[in-house]
Amino acid sequence: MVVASPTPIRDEKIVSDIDLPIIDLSAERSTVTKLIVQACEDYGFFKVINHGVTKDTIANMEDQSLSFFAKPMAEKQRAGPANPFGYGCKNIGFSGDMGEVEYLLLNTSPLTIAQISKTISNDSSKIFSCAVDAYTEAVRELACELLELIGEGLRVPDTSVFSKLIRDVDSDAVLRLNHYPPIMHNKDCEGGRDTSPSYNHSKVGFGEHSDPQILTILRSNDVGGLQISVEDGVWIAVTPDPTAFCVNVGDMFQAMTNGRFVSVRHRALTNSYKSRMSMAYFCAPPLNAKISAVPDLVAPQRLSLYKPFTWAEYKKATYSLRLGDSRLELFRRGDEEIAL
Ligand SMILES: C=C1C[C@]23C[C@@]1(O)CC[C@H]2[C@@]12CC[C@H](O)[C@@](C)(C(=O)O1)[C@H]2[C@@H]3C(=O)O
Ligand SMILES: O=C(O)CCC(=O)C(=O)O
Ligand SMILES: [Fe+2]
Repeated sequence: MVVASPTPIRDEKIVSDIDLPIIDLSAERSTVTKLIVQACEDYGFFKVINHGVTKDTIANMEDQSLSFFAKPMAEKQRAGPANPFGYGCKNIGFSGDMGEVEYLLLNTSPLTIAQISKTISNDSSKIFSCAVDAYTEAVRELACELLELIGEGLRVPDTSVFSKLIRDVDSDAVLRLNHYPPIMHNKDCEGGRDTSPSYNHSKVGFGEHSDPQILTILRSNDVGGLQISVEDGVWIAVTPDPTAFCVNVGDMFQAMTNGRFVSVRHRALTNSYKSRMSMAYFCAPPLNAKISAVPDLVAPQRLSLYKPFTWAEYKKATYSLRLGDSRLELFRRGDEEIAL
């Protein structure tokens, strides 16, 4: 196994706060469709308010997540190791990536949830599985709504071309619960002993990456840490808002929109004093789904930017690479190939 060599990141360019586009789903539909498409093109990230996921559904999921991470390590490890599903602490994926994070990665089929819930809690496994089922169902509905709005905004003939992939019973959606414990950056360690990745008073919880799936629906508590990369070496902090969902374009969406939408690289840093908790729902197609650009988004006399592939092929490539590697590049066509 390759072990990640921690790179100090103290010399990066300014990190400032950004107000991501805020999409109000209660606004007039044609306005919403335009604003979402614009946000996916300009930032690859946006926030959603008036999203229809009830406070109770979110609070129940968050309570269950909090109680799980508050358990003694030996109990949490009963749900591990993450292979890729299950409980993981500091190790991310199979290629030696590390971060100051503990997490629970869940395949969202109710049967799998029921099974893993038993390893999470003997006495209240049903409460845990009900909270996860209710949350994933509500967030999937929100994702479908967003994907349909995007289909309309892009004016593609079949506006359900994206949403039908995640409505499919065999959709490969994943739920990730992340907990970043508070970590004080110890100045005394600057002589070289403390080599773990850090930025000012923070450490890297979840290193730089793009999300492989179609769309990610992320919700966090009120502790910041999420940063997005607008250009190489420039990071912008996203202000946390527990009442909103932060949505981002994944690699699949970049491929299906022929590069019109961007799957932006992002990372999460720890806070020195407070725990960050985030819950990410990754909307993915079924394993055998063929991913290719929607024909209307490819210019006449050109081939699509990426070669067609199945989600299973892409996932396999993802797991064979490091967290920060650019996976979509493996499927990119050469410039000479694109012009017919
Ligand atoms: C190092 C890795 C962890 C990851 C799979 C990978 O090989 C590269 C992508 C990583 C990522 C990032 C977004 C999601 O959190 C995730 C579940 C995913 O689908 O791709 C993780 C993977 C993981 O933690 O298993
Ligand atoms: O915790 C966060 O805010 C980001 C997590 C993330 O990017 C991921 O789980 O893929
Ligand atoms: Fe991510």
